[in-house]
Amino acid sequence: MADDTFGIPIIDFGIYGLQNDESGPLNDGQMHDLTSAVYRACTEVGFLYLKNHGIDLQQVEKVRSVSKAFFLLPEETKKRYARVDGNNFGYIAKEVERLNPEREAGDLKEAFNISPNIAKKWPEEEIPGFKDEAMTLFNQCNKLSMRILEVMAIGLKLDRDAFTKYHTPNNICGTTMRSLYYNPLPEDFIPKADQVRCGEHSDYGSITLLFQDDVGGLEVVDRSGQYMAATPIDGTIVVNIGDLMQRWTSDTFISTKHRVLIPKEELHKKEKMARQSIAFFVHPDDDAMITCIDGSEKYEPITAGDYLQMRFRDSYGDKNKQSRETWK
Ligand SMILES: O=C(O)CCC(=O)C(=O)O
Ligand SMILES: [Fe+2]
Repeated sequence: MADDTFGIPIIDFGIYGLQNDESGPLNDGQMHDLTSAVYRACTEVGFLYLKNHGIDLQQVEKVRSVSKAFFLLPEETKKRYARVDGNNFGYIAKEVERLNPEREAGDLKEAFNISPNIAKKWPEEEIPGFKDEAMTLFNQCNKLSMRILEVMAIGLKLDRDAFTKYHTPNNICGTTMRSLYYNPLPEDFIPKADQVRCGEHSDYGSITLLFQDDVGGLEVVDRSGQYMAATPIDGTIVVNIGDLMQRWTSDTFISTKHRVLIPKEELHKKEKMARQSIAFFVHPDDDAMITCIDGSEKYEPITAGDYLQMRFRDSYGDKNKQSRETWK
């Protein structure tokens, strides 16, 4: 079922992919190979590649394309859509965030966060269709995420809806789709001393789906603490465990640090490439009480909303509080 590539398994989601909309959920026996492969990846690596997931890859391309059109707008136009503290929707300029606050230099990336159930201003005037294209993909990602959460629950020998019942449709939650743009570096560009595209971090929520393009750079830490390349694999989605899921499962599933470097070969190329990714951060409902699912009481119960706020406050308590803006 799962080929091991670069330590991160490739898992075939075919039997439960969105292309199987009509067939309905399979029984646990039919799902056995899939659930055990996902369980192994979540307990040993915290990352996996998913193939045959059924997300419309043309839709992913459409979202990349409208996003790129937005990122190519003048800076002063983009800033009209800037994300402000306390509202995670909107544009984040280059070098504003430092996902690893230990690094001095800001991340060389721009982003647009889409969190549909909070107040928002879409750039429809400049980029007609932005909202529809983004929301079409958002809804597909949400649906696939629920299936992945079911497979994870079955792998843990829990009720199939053990996680999904805390991710109810249209409820207030931190779920966010984030379009990322790492601009092509100017010729002879020399990054600041410790500058990267996206600093070392783990994600905050339940799970993340990540659509990479074919420009590499994503690295994931392995058990020995070495970063290894999570090379883009055509047609796959990278799925990883977030910190809240690690806590929820009493550290049975692991959330793993990752980063995006500027690939060395990129710096030597005359024609430098932009990297574009789309991340879909899944969070439980804000009012969902997250209690260790094995009954171990390893961590105190906390609502998903409070957990997110706590992570937000923590990030404001560090030495780089002014530049640390992420709230996933
Ligand atoms: O751009 C990427 O491929 C990774 C981005 C990421 O890890 C994040 O935004 O949390
Ligand atoms: Fe991440």
